[in-house]
Amino acid sequence: AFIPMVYNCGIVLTCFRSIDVNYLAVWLTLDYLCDLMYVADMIVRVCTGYLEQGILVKDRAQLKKRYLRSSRFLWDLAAVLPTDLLYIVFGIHTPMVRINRILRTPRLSEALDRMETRTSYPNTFRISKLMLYIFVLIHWNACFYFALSSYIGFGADRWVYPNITNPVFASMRRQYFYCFWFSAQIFTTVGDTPLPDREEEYLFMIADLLIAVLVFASIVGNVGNVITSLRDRDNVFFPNHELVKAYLRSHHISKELRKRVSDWYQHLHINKKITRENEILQQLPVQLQTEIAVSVHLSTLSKVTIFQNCETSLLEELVLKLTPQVYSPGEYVCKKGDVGHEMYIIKEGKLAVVADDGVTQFDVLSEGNFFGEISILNIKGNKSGNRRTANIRSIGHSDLFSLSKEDLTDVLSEFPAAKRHLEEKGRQILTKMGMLEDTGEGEAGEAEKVETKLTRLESNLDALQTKLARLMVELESSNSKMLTRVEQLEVEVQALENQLPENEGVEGEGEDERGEGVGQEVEWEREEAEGEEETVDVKKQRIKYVVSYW
Ligand SMILES: Nc1ncnc2c1ncn2[C@@H]1O[C@@H]2COP(=O)(O)O[C@H]2[C@H]1O
Repeated sequence: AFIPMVYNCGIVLTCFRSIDVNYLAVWLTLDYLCDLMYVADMIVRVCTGYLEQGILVKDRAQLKKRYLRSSRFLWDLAAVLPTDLLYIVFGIHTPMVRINRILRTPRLSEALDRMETRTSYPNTFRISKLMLYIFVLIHWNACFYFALSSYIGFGADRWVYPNITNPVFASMRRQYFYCFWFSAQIFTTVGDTPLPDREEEYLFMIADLLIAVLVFASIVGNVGNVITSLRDRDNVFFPNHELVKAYLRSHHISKELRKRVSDWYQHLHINKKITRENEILQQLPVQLQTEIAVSVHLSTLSKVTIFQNCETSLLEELVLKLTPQVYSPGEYVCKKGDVGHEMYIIKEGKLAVVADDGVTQFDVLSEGNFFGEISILNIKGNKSGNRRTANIRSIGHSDLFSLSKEDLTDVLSEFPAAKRHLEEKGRQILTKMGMLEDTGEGEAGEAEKVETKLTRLESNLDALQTKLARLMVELESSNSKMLTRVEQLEVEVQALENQLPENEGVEGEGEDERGEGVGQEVEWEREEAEGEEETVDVKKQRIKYVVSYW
C-alpha cells in the first residue's frame, strides 16, 4: 500500500502530465497498477486479524463484518471509486479526476509508523520520512505554481513559468525541474525567487512563505530530535565522558590519572563495550530480559567450569545479576587483604594472580575462568576470612562480569551442587597456599558427625516414646481385665467357701455311715473328700497369690 500511495500523492496532482503525451501509456499503466494495489490492500485489510480483549481474532466472517462496518472501509472505497470515467467528460489529460486516490493518505502514515517501529535504524528512517514529506510538499507546490503560471499565461511576467513555446522550456523534464526548483527555493526560505507582479502571485508567495516557516521549523525540530536521540543512544551505551572530564578537571586530578580515564573511555567507544546493559533492558518484562541476557551471555557462562553442567534455571537466575565491567591494562581488580564483596567471571582478556610486588605472576586467568569467590563464600577453615587472598591484575583490557556476594549467596542457596563445586575450588587454592585450617575442617567433620548422631538419637527417642505410649495403653486395658477376672474369682471362691462346711458335715455323716458299713470304701471316700478339700485350698491359695500380685 505504501508505494501506490506515495505514487498517487506525488503524481495525481501533477499538471505536467497533461502536456506530455509521449508517456501517457506509462502513466496510465502505473495508475491502474496502483489501483490494483489499493484493491489488494483492501483484501489484506479484510484478512488482517485484530485484538479483542487481548485475543487475536482471526475468524473471516468477523473480520469482514468489522471492516465493512468501519469508517476506514468507506475511505478506502472512496479512494478506489472509478473516477477515471470522468476522462470521458474532461479528456484523458486531466489526472485531477483521480484526486480521490489521495484519500488513503492516513494509510500512508500508518504504514510509515509501522515501518518506524520495525526498522533497526529509526533515526535514518525518521530523516528519510521527513525528506519524503518535504519532497511531496514541494512537488505539490510546484504543480500549483505550474498551474498558476498556466492560468496567468506562461512567460506573462518574470515570476511565472517562462513561455513553453521557447524550446529551452518546452520539455516536460525542464518544466518539472524549474517548478520544483522554484518551489524548493520558497520552502527552504532561500528567497532567491523573482518578485511577484500580480496579486495572485503575491497571494501564492505569502501562502508559500507561511508554509515554508512551518516546513523550516519542522526540519529544524526533527533534525534536532534525531541528534538528541543519537546522543541519548550513545549515552545509554557509553557513560558520559564529558561530565567525568569536567569533574576531573575541576578537582585538579593528575594528568596521568586523567589519561587513564580517557584511555578507558576510548577503549569502550572503539571496541563498542557496553557497561550499562542492565539499564538498557530495564523497560522490558523480566522474562524477555532473561531471554535476551541468556542469549547474549550464555556462550560466556557455558565456558565457566562451575556453570558448565548447571541447570538452565540457575543460568537464567544468574545471568540477570551479572554486571559488565571493563578493566584497563595494569589495573587491579582485587587487592590482597581487601574485604571481598563480589566475584568475577572473565568474559574476555587475561588477568594475572600477582604477588605483592605486582610483577611476580603465580597464575594467569583467561576467558571462562572465575575468581574472587573465596572471600565471599565463608569457606570453613579459611584463615583469611572475608579478605581477598590474592592480588588480581588485568594484563591488557579485560571484560568481566561481576556478581555480588548477596546475589551469589541467593543463587547458590538454591543450587547446592554449584556451591559445593565453588567451595571445593576455593579449598584447593587455600590448601595450596596453606591458608586452610585442618583442625577447622576436622572439627567441622566431628561436629557434623555429632549432629548426625543427635538427629538419629532424636528419631530413636521419638520411636521409643510412641512404643511406650502404646504399651501403657495395653497394660492399662489388661490390668482392668485382670481386676474384673480376680473379682469374679473371689466371688467364686466365696461361693465355694460357703459351700464347703455343709459338704464337710454331710460327708462326716456319710463317713460314719460308711465307717459303720463298709470300711475300705469309706476310707477311699475320705481320701477323695480330702483331695477335694486340698484342691479348693490350692485354688484359694493361687487366687490369693494372683490378687496379692496385682
Ligand atoms: N593461586 C591462585 N590461582 C588462581 N586463582 C587464585 C589463586 N589465588 C587466589 N586466586 C583467586 O584470586 C581471588 C582473590 O580474591 P578471593 O580471595 O576472594 O578469591 C581468590 C581466588 O579466586
